[in-house]
Amino acid sequence: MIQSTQPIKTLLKLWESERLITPLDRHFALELAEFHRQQLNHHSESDNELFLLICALLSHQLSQQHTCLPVEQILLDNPMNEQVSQCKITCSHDELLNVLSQFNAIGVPQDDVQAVSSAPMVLDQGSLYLQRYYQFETQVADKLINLAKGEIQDIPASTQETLNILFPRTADTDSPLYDWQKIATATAFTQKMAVITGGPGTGKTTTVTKLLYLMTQEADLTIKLVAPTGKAAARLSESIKASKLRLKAELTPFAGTIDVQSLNRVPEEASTLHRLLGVIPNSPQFRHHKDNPLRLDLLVVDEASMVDLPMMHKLLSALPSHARLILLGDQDQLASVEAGAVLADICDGLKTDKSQSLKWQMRYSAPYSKRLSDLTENDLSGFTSTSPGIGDSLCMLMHSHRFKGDAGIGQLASAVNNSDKSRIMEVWQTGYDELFWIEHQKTSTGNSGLEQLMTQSVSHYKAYLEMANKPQSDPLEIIECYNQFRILCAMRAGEYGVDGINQGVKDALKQAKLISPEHEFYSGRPVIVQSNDYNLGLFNGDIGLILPDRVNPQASGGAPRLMAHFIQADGSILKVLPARLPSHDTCFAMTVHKSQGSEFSKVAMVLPLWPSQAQKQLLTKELVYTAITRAKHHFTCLGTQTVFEQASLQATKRSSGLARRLWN
Ligand SMILES: Nc1ncnc2c1ncn2[C@@H]1O[C@H](COP(=O)(O)OP(=O)(O)OP(=O)(O)O)[C@@H](O)[C@H]1O
Repeated sequence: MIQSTQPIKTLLKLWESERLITPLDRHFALELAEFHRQQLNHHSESDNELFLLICALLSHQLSQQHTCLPVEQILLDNPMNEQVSQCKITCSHDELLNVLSQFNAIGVPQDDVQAVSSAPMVLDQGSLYLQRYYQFETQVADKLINLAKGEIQDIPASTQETLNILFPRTADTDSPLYDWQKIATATAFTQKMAVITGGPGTGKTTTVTKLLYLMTQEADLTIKLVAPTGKAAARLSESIKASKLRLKAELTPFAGTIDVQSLNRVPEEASTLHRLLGVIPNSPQFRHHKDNPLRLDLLVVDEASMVDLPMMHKLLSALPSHARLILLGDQDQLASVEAGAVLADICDGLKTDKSQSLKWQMRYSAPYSKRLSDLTENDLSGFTSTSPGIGDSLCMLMHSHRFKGDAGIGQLASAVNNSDKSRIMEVWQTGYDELFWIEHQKTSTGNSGLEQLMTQSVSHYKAYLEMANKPQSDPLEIIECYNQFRILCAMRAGEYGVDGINQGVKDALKQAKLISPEHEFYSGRPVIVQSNDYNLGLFNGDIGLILPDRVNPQASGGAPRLMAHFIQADGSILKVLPARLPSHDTCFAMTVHKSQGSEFSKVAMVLPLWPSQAQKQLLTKELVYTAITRAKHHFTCLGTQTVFEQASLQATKRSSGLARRLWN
């Protein structure tokens, strides 16, 4: 069953030293194996060795943000993917599945419920789960499937007319044949759950604002708007406010026919998921859960691609049974930092095969497609499916109103998203004003590409630093000016990671006499918070600026008093003494991951020159796509053609059974 050069316990140490697994993986495996040994003393030594190896593989898989370990993906000849294999599983995948299902520490759903729920691991449909993740996945799937069954039949007779007013046919409508924003609104109005996805600027916020208007006309609902981070929540608030203003102007001519005033009831304030669920200090639990559900009728979650499986589980558990749910997000963006890829799994059933020109296609049940067609006056009969899964609750917006026509950023984002190598090259070679390429160029003194990026960064950051140095400047305006430009790195460590680039920019700005970084905190230093501090109201990913305090300009001793300034969700400034900041970093450059939910006028992305094997795994098309789509007007890339292409051709793969549970 298993052959190895040394006992697996010894190999685990070797693999840890070679960084093939983490210390946590090793300890986890040893602990579980111990449990297994105590439970079962009739297994052979070979079984024990196999069990230990499988536990280490599962833990390693979870630390790579997968939800489970598909057994057929285990490399039998070289399970740990070593340069020279030290161990081998000497049976077929089918035999291995059979052996694993016999272990008492691994429950199989065919067993009695008690046995499955008391086992530390579960083997389901060919994949091995840790009990906790199995529970998360199956419960999230059950909740979503139940919500998706909640079609709302009883709607006002005036809905069709109101939809026609909200979505008049214009030259700018999504496509000549279908108004997907109108269809998405009708979907969310007639379903208990709706998932509205689309790339940047496809009108998700515009659509949800119109939907909320439609809903608030009909009933007095408690509506909550949330996003995974403080920054994303602030942006959602801003977008809804702007969208309401646009809608008000559009609806005013119809004031005699519809109630424009009810637009005032559409909420604008958004909070973080954590705040909504109610954090309990020093506890992983929240105040709201299935036994103390949230008090709301409708929940809108923006940037849903950032919500990981455990968080989605907590959120759905706390949703009261009558409540409606709307998830908004971009299914093509980077998956959540923690385990799972919930939004991508929800959308998975809409994927078309590669031969079709569109990557996605709606999949409705025949009766619902008919209902939606009648309500929206769009013929959706071509999108019916005999196995619609949760398709009746989904809607994808495909036309970007931000990146119109042949704008370079939109073209590049779409070529990367489609992993279209020749199109990517074509877009770069077209010479769009909004796209700028800097090639890594090693010289005897350094890297001329990197130097060029530093020069560019100094010129972009100059404006906000000059404002920061003027006593009468408004902190809000300084922060907005700083937010015009951001450097995004693929990774944290190394010369081309956040650490190296931050240091480089700091040195360049010092040389240009724009900052005086003699002390840890200096005027103009941007900081990004790395952990949540609920007392201060600061959250992981919040970004602020160290600036002189305009209200109390002098500290004791006459030195200028510096404070960290953050823009809050309601647009006001939160001031915090630098010494009281939770763990934080400098933020001239940040990771692409942390930039999710934000956008900047100009973005410069840094790719490593010679990525290591481990770094190559992080360089995916989702990462590049996310970085490009953070830029509104200008995108620069420092990299090499090879690395850019390799990254754009590599899609993120997260093992999970959620898509199968939702769609089969
Ligand atoms: N149907 C439409 N016709 C014309 N312009 C539109 C339409 N829908 C949206 N827009 C415009 O496109 C821009 C982006 O819209 P919106 O903010 O709703 O998109 P989004 O998908 O929420 O974007 P993001 O991904 O950045 O959050 C806005 O300026 C909006 O006015």
